[in-house]
Amino acid sequence: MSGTLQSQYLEMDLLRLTTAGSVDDGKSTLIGRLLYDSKSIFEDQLESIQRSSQQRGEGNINLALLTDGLRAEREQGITIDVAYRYFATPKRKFIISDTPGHVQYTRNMVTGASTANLAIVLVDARHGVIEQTCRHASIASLLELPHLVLCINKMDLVDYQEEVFENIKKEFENFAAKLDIPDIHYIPISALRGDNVVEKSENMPWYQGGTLLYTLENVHIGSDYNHIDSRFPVQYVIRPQSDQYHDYRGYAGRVEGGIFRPGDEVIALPSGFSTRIKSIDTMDGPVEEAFAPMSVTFTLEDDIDISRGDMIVKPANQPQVAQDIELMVCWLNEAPLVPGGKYALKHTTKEARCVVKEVRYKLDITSLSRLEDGATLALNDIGRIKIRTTSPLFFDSYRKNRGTGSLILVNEFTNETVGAGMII
Ligand SMILES: Nc1nc2c(ncn2[C@@H]2O[C@H](COP(=O)(O)OP(=O)(O)OP(=O)(O)O)[C@@H](O)[C@H]2O)c(=O)[nH]1
Repeated sequence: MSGTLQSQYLEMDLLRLTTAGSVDDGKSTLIGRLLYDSKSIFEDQLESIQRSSQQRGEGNINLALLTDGLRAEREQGITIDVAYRYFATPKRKFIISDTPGHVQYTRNMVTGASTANLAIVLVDARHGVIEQTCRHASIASLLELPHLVLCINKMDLVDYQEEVFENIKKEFENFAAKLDIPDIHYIPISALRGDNVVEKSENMPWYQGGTLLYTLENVHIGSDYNHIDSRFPVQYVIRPQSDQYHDYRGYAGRVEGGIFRPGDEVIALPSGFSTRIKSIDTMDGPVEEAFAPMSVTFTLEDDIDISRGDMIVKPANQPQVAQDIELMVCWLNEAPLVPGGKYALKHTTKEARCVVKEVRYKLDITSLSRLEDGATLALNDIGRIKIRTTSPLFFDSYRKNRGTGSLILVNEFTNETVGAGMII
């Protein structure tokens, strides 16, 4: 395998995960434990945690300090409260998005989960499934996260009893039957003591499943991407100024679905002109195929007019094209969404403007049932709306493709992201 292909395959084996739980369920401790036991903490961080734990007179090192320290760093100047942490084991790379429990509104969870493959939802073994658990699972389902791991934490506080675990598992299974999450795992853990996080617990011999790290390393993510519907939103047109490359014209972007190969017949939207792919280039040289989520540059046989925001697709499999669009939107702003409201819109690499024609209904996020009082959407509300855009979008349903099926609404004056939408 060439160096490039190898690095792209590695790129695919990247698991993006998000953590959710209510205050004090132990998220920070769990992430700290995961990093510590999998030896993903850097020496200098470890020393500084040891020092502060000693200063606080704590016998063990306090793993929550690791996450909390990193949180404090990023709390300067970032409006949406989500931190991204990176770690790797020999098997896989991971990016964790983490949001603090006390301010864990839907907004944060949606932001953290929108690009994730997997959600870890934590419950406290003493409290079992609570409303927050249902809320988090519903959001994971709505965002079509393919994998969910329910970690039943603080098992040490319930004497590691199998019965406690089984009851919580059953309760969650009953609730999750209404949701749309294809792959759910249940793991009894103690984040504080390290049971079943990285090391298998000796305190729970009755549990035959994998540890959390084992599960994260082994969930099958290859089919989380759409490999059927070929979509390539153009991000940049590359035309080098130097004489050596004066003929070169490339279209750079990220593959959002399907597979492209040199020689493939393609058409450019919105123009509809067709041509063939001449080459697929990367930083490390040309490749023989490109699939989601690779970032590549296409060169084409013919010189057709393509600019940023256009989309390269296959003639036999085209996205929908429309200006009237229905979506589920999670509202992220203090100022409510109202019918008639005008917003800027970002969809793949395309920018447009839109007006909200109608708020059809609001969702009860705990049960995903419809609420009728849906004239406006307030901060953290999720509802179904209709918009009309100033120019046509090329899109798929979110269900089919999380990349070409999602968009964000932006306040044109403040540039704040005010809504995250999933096209129906
Ligand atoms: N006994 C026991 N205590 C735990 C366990 N996991 C976490 N704790 C304790 O629970 C408390 C809350 O843990 P945190 O990790 O700070 O909780 P959190 O969910 O991250 O809270 P936020 O940081 O506010 O989001 C701390 O006192 C932890 O030591 C566990 O497995 N067993």
